[in-house]
Amino acid sequence: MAAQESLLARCEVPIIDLAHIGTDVCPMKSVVRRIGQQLFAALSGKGLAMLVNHGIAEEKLKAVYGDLDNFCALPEGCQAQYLRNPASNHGYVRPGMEQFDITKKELRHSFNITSLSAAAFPAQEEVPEFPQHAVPLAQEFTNLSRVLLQALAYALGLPPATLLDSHSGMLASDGRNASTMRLLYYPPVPPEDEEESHHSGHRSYTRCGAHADYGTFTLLAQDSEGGLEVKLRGSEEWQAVGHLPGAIMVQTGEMLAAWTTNVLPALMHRVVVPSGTYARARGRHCVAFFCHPDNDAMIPIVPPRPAAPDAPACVPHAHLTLHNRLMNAAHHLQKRFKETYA
Ligand SMILES: O=C(O)CCC(=O)C(=O)O
Ligand SMILES: [Fe+2]
Repeated sequence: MAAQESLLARCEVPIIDLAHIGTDVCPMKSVVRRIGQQLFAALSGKGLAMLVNHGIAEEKLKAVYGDLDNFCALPEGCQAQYLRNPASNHGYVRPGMEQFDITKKELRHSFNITSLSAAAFPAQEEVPEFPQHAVPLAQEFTNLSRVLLQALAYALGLPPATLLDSHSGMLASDGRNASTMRLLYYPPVPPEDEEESHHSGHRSYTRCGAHADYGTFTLLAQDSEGGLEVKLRGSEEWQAVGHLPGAIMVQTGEMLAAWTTNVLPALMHRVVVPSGTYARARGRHCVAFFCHPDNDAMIPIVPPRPAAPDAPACVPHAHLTLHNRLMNAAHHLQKRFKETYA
């Protein structure tokens, strides 16, 4: 792929600088406001942004990429002890266990982390230091999400703590919030796929089929291998995102789209196998942090258009879990899991 073929190369991805904010739980108000405005503009216009100076060190990502490699190298019988538990969504997802595109084989290993208790991780002798690397990283992603939730609340005209309060259980390991840190490894693509595509024009493998994420937003840290494509708002065209070293991407999820009546639409995305024999022979790693509301959250629905100057910024809290199946966070998620997990 020529460099100018990606959205980043064409300067079409908003870049938001989080310097001066770190991942503090109580960041500076003026910085939060500025970030809120930038985030709103990016997510309403494109559905994504790149966060830079976010404070999450590259070495910490590399450490968990290595842990997942070590896990994937374990014998199948050993991996089987840690398979995903459908009730908690925690655990290892083998290639083929979760499919977004049923017409292709999705070559993807995931390790979903929804509990930070040491017992939820592979034993020390199987993958040394897995929880020592993953737990602090998950806490950093949680803190970064909290900053963004405060910024978004500001941009949506909600009282500052509204979204923080409705996401209070992120990775609290008590089952009341579905937020998940997912480690992903896409192995090299078998050479026969290339041959098949020469003969029939059809590829039987992909890395991740098209979908939008289910929660509030997703934070995505990727290595430099590429392959992530998105459909920008109002366009049916798949476009490569490209790579910005060190940046973490933020993208809108379906819950946020529902609460904002699509003012912040969910971003459709997929991961394709790269063209070129060398690129296809390499694996790809990334970490996705899915920020979800608490299962029993009361989320205000933000109206589609800016309200009149004297009108309240949002309608009063709606109790989504009891009265609105469409926007019930827990039901919505279970429905999606049923559609994608074998
Ligand atoms: O690997 C990626 O870049 C995206 C993964 C993804 O979209 C997902 O797991 O929901
Ligand atoms: Fe996704």
